[in-house]
Amino acid sequence: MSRIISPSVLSADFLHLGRDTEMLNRSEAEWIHIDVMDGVFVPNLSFGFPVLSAIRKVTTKVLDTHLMIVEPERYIERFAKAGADIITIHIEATEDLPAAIRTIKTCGVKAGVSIKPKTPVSAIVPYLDDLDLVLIMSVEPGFGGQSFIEGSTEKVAELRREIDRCGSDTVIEIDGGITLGNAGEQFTAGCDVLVAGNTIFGSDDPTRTIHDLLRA
Ligand SMILES: O=C(CO)[C@@H](O)[C@H](O)COP(=O)(O)O
Ligand SMILES: [Fe+2]
Repeated sequence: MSRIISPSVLSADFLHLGRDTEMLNRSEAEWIHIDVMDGVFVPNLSFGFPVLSAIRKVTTKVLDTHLMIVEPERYIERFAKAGADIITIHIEATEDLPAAIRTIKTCGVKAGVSIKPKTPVSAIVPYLDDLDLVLIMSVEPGFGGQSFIEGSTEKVAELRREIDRCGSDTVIEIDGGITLGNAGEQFTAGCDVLVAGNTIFGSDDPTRTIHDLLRA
């Protein structure tokens, strides 16, 4: 198990994205979380390939790309070409999950699958052997700055037990409403990667907040 922080640039200052990325480059964050929304899978729009490739040009951090879009298989290759290191799609957004996972891997990118708060951990278990990462959503996807949904930590613990039982090295990531107050219990439950947007970019000292989240 590892401890990684993946700051979500959805909460960054888009007018100063270069400055915010430089701050992340100097921080202890190993990953950068890129939230892509299509206005169909979620009731919001964010950004796509141009923003991802612009960030790629100025960072060597792992670009952790979270696709909240329907029919993600249509765009996987373009996100890989734009510089994603990990592509995570939603189990609820595709009709052929095994084919989508194969497409991600064929592009030479690590494959992740996310489950929404109401989707049980059992839905993802049959695919664990093929997955580099499972992302547990701890808010309804679509917006930053929401409150953590109680019960999400138990989903992390359940997934940790399943991963240990089948001996896979799939990484567990949690996303949504992560604060300095609940970060520690995610690591204790077996989570490897914490996504945080508002907690980092809304703080007076984002670099310090990343440091503190890692040690929560
Ligand atoms: O995927 C999403 C939202 O759909 C997240 O990645 C958010 O961007 C996390 O933001 P905070 O809840 O940490 O502010
Ligand atoms: Fe996300």
